[in-house]
Parts: sequence; C-alpha cells; structure tokens
Amino acid sequence: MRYRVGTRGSKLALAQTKRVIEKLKSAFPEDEFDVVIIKTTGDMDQKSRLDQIGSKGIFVKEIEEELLEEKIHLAVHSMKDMPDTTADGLIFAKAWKREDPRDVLILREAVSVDDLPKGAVIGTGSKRRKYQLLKIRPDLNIVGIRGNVDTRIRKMQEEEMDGIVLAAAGINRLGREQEITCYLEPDQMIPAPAQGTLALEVKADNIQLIRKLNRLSDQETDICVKAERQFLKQIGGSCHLPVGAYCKIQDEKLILRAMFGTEDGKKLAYTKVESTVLNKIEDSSQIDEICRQIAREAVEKIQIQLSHEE
Ligand SMILES: NCc1[nH]cc(CCC(=O)O)c1CC(=O)O
Repeated sequence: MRYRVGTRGSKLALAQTKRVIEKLKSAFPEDEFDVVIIKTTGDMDQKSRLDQIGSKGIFVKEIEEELLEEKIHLAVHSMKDMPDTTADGLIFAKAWKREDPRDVLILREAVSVDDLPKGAVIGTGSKRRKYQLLKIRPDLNIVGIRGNVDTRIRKMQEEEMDGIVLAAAGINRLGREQEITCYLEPDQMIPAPAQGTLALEVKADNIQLIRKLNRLSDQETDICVKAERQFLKQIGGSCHLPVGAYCKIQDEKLILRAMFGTEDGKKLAYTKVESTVLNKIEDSSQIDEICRQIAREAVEKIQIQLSHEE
C-alpha cells in the first residue's frame, strides 16, 4: 500500500511525522508513506493569544477534514494538542511509547528554578505552567509567549526574558536537548494530559491501517494516556484553564497525578490517586473502565478541594 500521511508543517510536526514513518517503514517494508503538509487555522494566525482564538482544535480541524475526505490516510499530531472528544468517523490508534513527559526550563543565565533572581521574567502561554511555577516561586514574573519551539527560544533571547518553559519531548524531537537547563519533575510540575505522546489518527473504517499502527503500540503508554485524557474530559478542561494529568504504572497499579484550577489561578487543586492492582488479562473494555474510574476519583477529589476553598 501507498499511504498519505498528513501533518502540520512546523519543524516539530515534520520531525515527529518523519519518525513515525521510519518506524512504519521498518515494520512494513512493503508499504510506502508520503508526507502531506496541511496548513491549519492555528498556523495562519500567529498573532492572537491562543486562548483568544477560541475554538478548540484550531491546529487539527483542516487535517481531520482531509482524513474524512480520504485525501490522507493517517494524521500525526501531538496528543496533548487534541481536543478531549474525537471527531465523528475518526479514531486514534493505540498510543506508541511515550517520550519524556516532563516540562523543562531553558534559562538564559540561571541554572535552576531556585537560582533565578527575584522577579525573573519567564515566558509561557500556558496557564498550567504559569500557575504551577508561581506555586514554587510566587515572585516570578510570567509573561505570554507564542510560536513554535524555535521561535520561543529566539524570542526569549530577543525579548530578554530570563527563561521559558517547554516540553522536553518537543525539544528532544528537534534535536535541541543540549539547550535544556533543567527538568521539572512531574510532582512539582504536572505535565499536560498525554504530553510526550503522539496521536495517530485514522478513519474509523480503515481497519487494515489501524491494525498495522496498533502492532507498534505500547500498552502502558496507551493505558496512561487514556486515564489522563479521561481526566481532561471529565473535569471539563480546555486550553483556557490550567489542567495537568500524569499517569504511570507502578507495582501493577495506575498512579494518576492531576491538577486543575480556575482561569485566574486563584484556586488550584492537586491530587494523586491509585487504582487497584491490574489483572494481567484485562481486556480493552475493562481497561477503559479502570481509566474512567481513576479519572472520576481524581475529579471528585479536586472538586471537593475547590469547593472547600470557596
Ligand atoms: N503546545 C505546543 C506543543 N504541542 C506539543 C508539543 C511537544 C510536546 C508533546 O508532544 O507533548 C508542544 C511544545 C511544547 O509544549 O513545548
């Protein structure tokens, strides 16, 4: 088969799409894969603050239309950029192995969060990153920044910020990991739901391609992403609100850390919940139920905390 693989045209999107194609090629040497670059609303409007452009999934709508019209067979996105509900007629293949889920700081001079001078200027457009950082260092001056990873690193230098926050996965995919100053561990900076994982989106009736993609999946990542995205969905999160969720499997249990807050960051709640021990023969509907359940428990705990802060 010859497959058309759609992606945004940013360096990061192209880098991750090329990696996906390499893995597919080595698993299915008889197939061919062509990259198709698709311009999205999000790529065309580089000025507006993301939370003001409004509609969710501005980086994915055009790509999903091409999938539905069968102009492309597969779309590669960052899962953390995907809205919590999938488009009708499309599905995600099971997740492949997650890369580094952490957020990192790129600092101009300081070597760690603690080392930053009082009132240091840090660029991020994400409320999740902003309020979690302020919780560790309330004196920091957080300013908005937009653009792809390269642009943000350049703006940090041009606009004389002391640093920026980015996802390790994106920097690694661009081969710029030597520029990372320090890593923020998930217990002090809960990553965005599904950070570090890719979304492999296909038309739901393309059974043959879905089967191929799923052969390369990683069960642990797939389960953890399901739990994190269930949390996002149930809490009613959007990119306007600070939402974080990070799940891992330890001693055969799911451990889900999550945070949620109000838009102004005045209220911020954190929780950590554990599932019961997973049974080795759990099938996918049981796994879905376990993920829904652990997410529900996290949402309940967070809602209780937020209501006590009234
Ligand atoms: N919002 C932009 C975005 N979408 C996906 C990544 C890379 C990390 C990932 O794929 O999870 C990034 C860059 C960043 O947040 O630093």
